[in-house]
Amino acid sequence: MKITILGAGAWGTALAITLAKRHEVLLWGRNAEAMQAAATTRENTAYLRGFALPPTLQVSADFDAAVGHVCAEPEASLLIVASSVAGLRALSEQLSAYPIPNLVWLCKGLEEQTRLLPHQIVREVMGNNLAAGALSGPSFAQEVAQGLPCALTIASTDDALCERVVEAVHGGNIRIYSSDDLIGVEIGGAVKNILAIATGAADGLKLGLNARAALITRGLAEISRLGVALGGRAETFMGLSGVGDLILTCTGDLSRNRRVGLGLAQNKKLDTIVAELGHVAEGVRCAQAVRALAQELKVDMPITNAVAAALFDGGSVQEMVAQLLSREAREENR
Ligand SMILES: NC(=O)c1ccc[n+]([C@@H]2O[C@H](COP(=O)([O-])OP(=O)(O)OC[C@H]3O[C@@H](n4cnc5c(N)ncnc54)[C@H](O)[C@@H]3O)[C@@H](O)[C@H]2O)c1
Ligand SMILES: O=P(O)(O)OC[C@H](O)CO
Repeated sequence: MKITILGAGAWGTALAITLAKRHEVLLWGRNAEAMQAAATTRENTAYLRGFALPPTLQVSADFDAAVGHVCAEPEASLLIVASSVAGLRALSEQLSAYPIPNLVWLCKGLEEQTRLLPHQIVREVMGNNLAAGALSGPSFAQEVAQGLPCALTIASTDDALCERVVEAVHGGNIRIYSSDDLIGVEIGGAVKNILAIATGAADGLKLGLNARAALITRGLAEISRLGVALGGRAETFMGLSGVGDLILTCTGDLSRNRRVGLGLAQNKKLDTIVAELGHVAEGVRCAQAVRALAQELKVDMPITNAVAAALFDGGSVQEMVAQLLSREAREENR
């Protein structure tokens, strides 16, 4: 199969390395100099240092050639957008000029200004008729690039697209499950990043494993409440893109979002933490949007609110913890 991956960040590069073992893969990045260097040195030093790009993997900054790679054979190709959420709209607009046969995106979050989920951005720009979906689930780029086992969910209402993604990605050490609950899968992927910031902060403050388990569990309740209010299905939040990705991101030190929380607990400034990361932390980008959405829908999301306050309202993580602990007692399942 011919596969083009648009976006040569950590995750796009890791997936390209993996899929190039089985398919004709082209990795596109917008920085021509960096792509030229990666093509020559066979390493993406800016985003995934230490992992060799397979000799068969094509690397390019030529957008037309990258999209042409998949448009020529629509029945045997897959286009994957691996940018951050912030880049999805611009890339969708660029793609609108081409006869795209099918499209999958990997980003997890909400657009900051519009509060839209990735599938809503794609539909707004490219219309409803495109075969499209989100590939999500617990997946640290470095582990996938190493070839370690991983299970993901392809979410789309288009069965043929799900089959195409299974054909392309399932196999070796990667398992792909399908779901038609796009909202549920995308909400799980977006909100877990905010909860990983909270858990990182709690761990940084050395509040203990009991506190960590409580945050993850009550965080899952927040994800489920918001997701159901938006039309997602409760069972989705018990799956890979819900509790699975929540556990990974809250507990794994490879998580950039968790590292934001750890940095806040050291009283570092948010700008400094983000600059040191060198990668996107989607939880920072969408915390305000999720807080606003929850307020609008009257969904109770105290952990999200506390994280947004610590990030943007001048609060400290110590205040975040105090605020959460001082809440009144309540029934667990309401
Ligand atoms: N890194 C992971 O382990 C991982 C795993 C699963 C999902 N994700 C999600 O995938 C997305 C990308 O993550 P990442 O780790 O690759 O991030 P990264 O910070 O390593 O790279 C982001 C990439 O997006 C590109 N980009 C941003 N705006 C763009 C635009 N307007 N046009 C073109 N490209 C643009 C950047 O150039 C860069 O290549 C995020 O939403 C993240 O939550 C990441
Ligand atoms: O490093 P993070 O926090 O962006 O998380 C990466 C992936 O989303 C984990 O599944």
